[in-house]
Amino acid sequence: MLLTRDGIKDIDRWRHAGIKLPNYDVEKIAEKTKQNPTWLHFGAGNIFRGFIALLQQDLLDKGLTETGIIAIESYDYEIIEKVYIPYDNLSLLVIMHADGTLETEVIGSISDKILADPWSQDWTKLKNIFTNPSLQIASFTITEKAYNLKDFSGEYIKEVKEDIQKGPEKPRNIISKITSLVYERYLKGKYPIALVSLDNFSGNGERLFGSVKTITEEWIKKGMIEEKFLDYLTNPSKVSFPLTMIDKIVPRPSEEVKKKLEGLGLEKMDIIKTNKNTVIAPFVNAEKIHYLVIEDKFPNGRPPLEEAGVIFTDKETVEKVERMKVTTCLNPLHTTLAIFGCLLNYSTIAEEMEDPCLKKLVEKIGYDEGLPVVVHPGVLDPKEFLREVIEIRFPNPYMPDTPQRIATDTSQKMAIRFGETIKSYEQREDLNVTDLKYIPLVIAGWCRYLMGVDDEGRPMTLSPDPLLEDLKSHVSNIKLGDIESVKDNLRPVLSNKHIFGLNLYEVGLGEKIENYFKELIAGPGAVRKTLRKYLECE
Ligand SMILES: NC(=O)c1ccc[n+]([C@@H]2O[C@H](COP(=O)([O-])OP(=O)(O)OC[C@H]3O[C@@H](n4cnc5c(N)ncnc54)[C@H](O)[C@@H]3O)[C@@H](O)[C@H]2O)c1
Ligand SMILES: O=P(O)(O)OC[C@@H](O)[C@@H](O)[C@H](O)[C@H](O)CO
Repeated sequence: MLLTRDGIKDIDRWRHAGIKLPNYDVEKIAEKTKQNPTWLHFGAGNIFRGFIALLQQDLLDKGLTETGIIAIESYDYEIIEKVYIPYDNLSLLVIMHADGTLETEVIGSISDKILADPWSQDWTKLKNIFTNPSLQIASFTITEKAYNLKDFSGEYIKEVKEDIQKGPEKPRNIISKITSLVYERYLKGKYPIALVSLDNFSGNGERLFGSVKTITEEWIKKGMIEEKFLDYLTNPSKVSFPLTMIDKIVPRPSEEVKKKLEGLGLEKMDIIKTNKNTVIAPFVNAEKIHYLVIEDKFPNGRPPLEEAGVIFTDKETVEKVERMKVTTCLNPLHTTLAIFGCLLNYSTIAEEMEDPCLKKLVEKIGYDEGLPVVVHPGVLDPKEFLREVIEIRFPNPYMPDTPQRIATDTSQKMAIRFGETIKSYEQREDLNVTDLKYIPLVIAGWCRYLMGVDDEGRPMTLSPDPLLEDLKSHVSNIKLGDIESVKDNLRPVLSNKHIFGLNLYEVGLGEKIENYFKELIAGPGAVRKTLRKYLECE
């Protein structure tokens, strides 16, 4: 069986293999989308295919909408070449249940794909869609680092600097591209639109707004665009930047799942790793459980996504629910498992949850240190959410999620995943920041991870991170088994406000982290020994 528009016409074969097909005519929907585009999504990666496209598929299946989503790739063009074009934009969603059963479904709601590349013919096509009054949403899953315009020294990064100099015609950076496209929409008719960040960090919509506004102001200063564009951009009835909380664990595609699909008779299910490190396949493996909470600010309307389970609410509620998930009840635990999983040579998150020390560590971080500073968001219960994460979602033995995936870009996540809780302890009069034990242990674990040597003293490959080389340089003089070599080497890292959102020495945690670190580097096996000591586990 081939995953193509022609291939899925052989309905009986797909049904016989137990694979659900779209309940609508994929080609007709693609045609209607061309006539009347409503939704563009930037970042054509795994979460988009495994979650966002599924929501629109649900509406299409129920006859509640008439158009699909157009996938836009602005960074890793190989994704389009290798997993969109050969499969006519179809993807195969594989839901991994905890009892080992797979639920498979062909996703047909991605109606087209476009490269956001000013040097390709697609750019004109993209501009035409962006200036179409029917367009309601441009959404984004482009990873957290894509929103950064400046480096840690406060300087614009090279490509942004060049975009600022050259103006909106041929931008290279994603934020300059978005700004340029929104400017085209303004010029064409000041039509309204919602720009929806679905990336995983606090205040995502506000950060997107801030970055687009910065590029706008720079171009206005240089007289490259009309000043009045700023009025349009900052008028929420014209351009909105809703806050969102997105939650579904979508691991990288796994070889085991690929084999199972081949066993069902599917052909050409190869997994690829692009030159830009995206690991992607014609299929997406994911968990069943998911949550999406969005601030209901859509000036040009939106599909009835509440019918697909999306919770629409006010800004304050999204802020609370997002803080609950990203700063306390899920992502900090994920990063904890990522760091110690790499050090202890685990290959899946589920296996780690069977390790009594690691399970206890995430319970301590979640229930004991995180929950006390969580504000109940109303729409979801934090304690129940945390229980579901620790007892059901992470231990699912069929989820092929790896510590290495989650360890990617950790430097970009520390401030949100741990810094926010530390700040809350600082601000609360009834809590003492120096009482924190386990969050500092994880930060020390991250420094130990950066040494690139596992707990047995063997070299280990570190996951990509934009600050990796700089971070490694700080620990390069530290030797496993030589506590004296620690000296002041960690100070530039632990005092870096850009990494943690605060200077860890100023809040009284720097020395504690250094002391944990010394225990973690005492020699081979010291990571395990330290966990046993502080968690009283076997
Ligand atoms: N996978 C998950 O479990 C999950 C869950 C919730 C939210 N998210 C959010 O979605 C993001 C993407 O996750 P994914 O699973 O799709 O990852 P992925 O590796 O499959 O895809 C990443 C996408 O981001 C794009 N990208 C990366 N760097 C970019 C840059 N500098 N400029 C523009 N685009 C860039 C890539 O081209 C690709 O389209 C995450 O970083 C997170 O914020 C992921
Ligand atoms: O996607 P990232 O790189 O921001 O973080 C890795 C994981 O923690 C994350 O993808 C989770 O799987 C997700 O946040 C679950 O909703």
